[in-house]
Amino acid sequence: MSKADAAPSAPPFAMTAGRVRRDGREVLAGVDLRVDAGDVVAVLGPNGAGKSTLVKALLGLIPLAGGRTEIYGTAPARFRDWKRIGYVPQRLPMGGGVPATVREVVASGRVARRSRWRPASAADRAAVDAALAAVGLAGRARDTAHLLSGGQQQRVLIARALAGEPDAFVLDEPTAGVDAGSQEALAGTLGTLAGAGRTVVLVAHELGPMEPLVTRTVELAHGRVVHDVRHDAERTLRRPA
Ligand SMILES: Nc1ncnc2c1ncn2[C@@H]1O[C@H](COP(=O)(O)OP(=O)(O)OP(=O)(O)O)[C@@H](O)[C@H]1O
Repeated sequence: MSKADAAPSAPPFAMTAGRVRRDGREVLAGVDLRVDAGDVVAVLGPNGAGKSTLVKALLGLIPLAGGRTEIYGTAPARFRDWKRIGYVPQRLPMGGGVPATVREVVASGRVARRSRWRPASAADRAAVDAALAAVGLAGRARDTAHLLSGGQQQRVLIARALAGEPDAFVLDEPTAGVDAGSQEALAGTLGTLAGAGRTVVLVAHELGPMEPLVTRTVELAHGRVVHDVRHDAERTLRRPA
């Protein structure tokens, strides 16, 4: 058991009456959402429902106009333990600048764990190797990341989050426009994480092969939670949250 596990257990994410405004419009209109350790939550809903806004607000990447949100019991602005969080954004923000290799991008996921003055340790290298293998990209480590297909770039981003060995993963539409092979690879990776008791928050339009792994679905419409349903392990029983 890690030191973090032994600490009084604040949930990974807890938002109370969260509101976000964009261009004068309320795109999150009072969301209450508590994500418990070990939850595998799918955030569903139509285009523009506020799914990406919700996960960015949970991470403190977008400020709240009202309400509050906490990461492991701490407001995002004061939260320091970022190594506990792995975030997989919708797209790889690359293009300009010096082209990075797949390995370099994945290794960047170790930064929050690295001692500032030390070069990469054997543990860092092993974590990067394991993350590359988990997403099936061990053979592409030296390739230029931004020249890969969309699905493979998505795998690079997932490997970057895995390399940091976080407790909680937040993935924003990891399957959008991704080939079937990469979707299966992602489902396999999520299955391993869920089996290890990690927390996963996943924005999706369609769950596809990830469906059996999801323990809870939260559906948004017009910036509000309209359904919040927990599923048991065998998915034979459904009950309102
Ligand atoms: N940077 C921004 N500036 C202004 N409005 C924005 C911005 N980003 C999102 N919005 C608006 O906020 C609303 C919610 O967007 P959000 O991206 O959270 O929805 P979503 O459910 O993730 O949609 P999608 O499934 O299309 O990704 C939309 O109406 C969108 O137009």
